[in-house]
Amino acid sequence: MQQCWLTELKMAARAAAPYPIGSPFISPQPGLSCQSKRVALKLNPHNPPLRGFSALKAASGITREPGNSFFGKDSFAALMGASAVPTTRKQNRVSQYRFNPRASHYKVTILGAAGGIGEPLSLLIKMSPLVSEVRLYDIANVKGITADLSHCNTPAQVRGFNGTSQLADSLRGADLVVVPAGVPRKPGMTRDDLFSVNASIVKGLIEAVAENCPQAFIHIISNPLNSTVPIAAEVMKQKGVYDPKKLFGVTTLDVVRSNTFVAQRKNLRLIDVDVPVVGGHSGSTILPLLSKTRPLVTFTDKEVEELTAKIQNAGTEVVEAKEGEGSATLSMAYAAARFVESSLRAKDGDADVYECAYVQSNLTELAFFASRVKLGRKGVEALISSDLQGLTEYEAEILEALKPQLKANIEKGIAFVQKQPAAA
Ligand SMILES: NC(=O)C1=CN([C@@H]2O[C@H](COP(=O)(O)OP(=O)(O)OC[C@H]3O[C@@H](n4cnc5c(N)ncnc54)[C@H](O)[C@@H]3O)[C@@H](O)[C@H]2O)C=CC1
Ligand SMILES: O=C([O-])CC(=O)C(=O)O
Repeated sequence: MQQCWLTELKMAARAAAPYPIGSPFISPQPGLSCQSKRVALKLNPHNPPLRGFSALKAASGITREPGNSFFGKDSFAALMGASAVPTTRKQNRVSQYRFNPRASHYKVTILGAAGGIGEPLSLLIKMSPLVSEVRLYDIANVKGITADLSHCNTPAQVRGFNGTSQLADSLRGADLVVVPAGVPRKPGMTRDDLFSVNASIVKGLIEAVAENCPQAFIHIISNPLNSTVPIAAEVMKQKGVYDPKKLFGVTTLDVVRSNTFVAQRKNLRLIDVDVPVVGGHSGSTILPLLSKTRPLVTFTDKEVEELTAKIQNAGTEVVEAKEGEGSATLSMAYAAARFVESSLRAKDGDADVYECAYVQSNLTELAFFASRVKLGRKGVEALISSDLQGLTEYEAEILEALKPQLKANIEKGIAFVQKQPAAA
């Protein structure tokens, strides 16, 4: 079975709960940032046998036990992206992947770490046993967040980097860079309205990525995503280091929302629901393929229209509810953490990782398109084309209708970079 850090966290919570940290039963050993939980476990007959817990103690051979997940079985599977695999295959499949905590050495840099998304995302990434170092970069002060986060006794080291003079240091040697830097929407704005500010921010940051860690996976969150990903691609091309397999626009939140809304509407278990979402990431360019929902569910035409509109407008719903205080942050951090975890698992050798993402694509005539992708050690291994076959009339119509807007968004991003001289 696959492994999951959430399981270990739940186990840690259970194991540590009866005894305060630092009690004689779980006193730290020199050189370990954690405690011997075997002792605590022996004292608690309700705990399952633990072969290791990476968040408290480096160990090997952890077995994933979804039922014991920190967040509960369903949340655990959702965060793992387990539902991204068709249910029939999933049920019959035993993954060969064995997570080895001793081999967890990935360095993850978050650009925009002090923001509404960056801060909770930093916490979630700090919780991953696949991560050895989480680097927090922002132009705003990150010292406090760095100190705060560094007190969590999970293995990843925390390092803070402030201001442009420290940007290169935050990136050197990074395996994965997440970019949630930039301004969020206020009520009445479209995502495209953010272009004037965020295009330059993303361009500048990706120039630094190209110079310091061109081999890293890049996860762009900053809006307007339809344009910021082409911007990033163009910058990498100008620098001669573009690898389309490693550049991702994070659309996981669209999948997370679709799964949640469909499960609620059809009274299904969240763990079972997987809705591929294709297209782009703004209003009508977001196309949830409800006909491809797993497990097989039948929707009335009215349900399809209502659910599609709800998914397309979910970001705006949050923006309006926050009344000028920004856009989705917690659900976005959750979704981004899932995508980071999936990417690192794929990097680590799990050969069975699928996620939706906005990537360079040849599935349609558009240069960038969100679809399900198979992730591997080197990034995108395959684009899953089957989701686009056998669409309903309604989905096919939306797909055709979204193309001109998405094309314009892509071209706007490319033109933005091309019209400016390449940075030295
Ligand atoms: N892809 C998606 O599904 C979603 C994307 N977003 C987008 O994510 C972005 C960030 O949203 P929030 O975290 O809520 O905004 P925020 O304003 O709370 O945080 C943004 C952070 O970026 C930092 N920043 C600005 N310029 C920077 C630079 N040049 N280098 C480093 N850091 C810089 C700011 O100091 C701030 O800490 C927005 O563009 C938003 O639209 C938000 C939700 C979902
Ligand atoms: O709506 C926004 O501005 C933020 C976003 O992309 C989302 O929540 O999907």
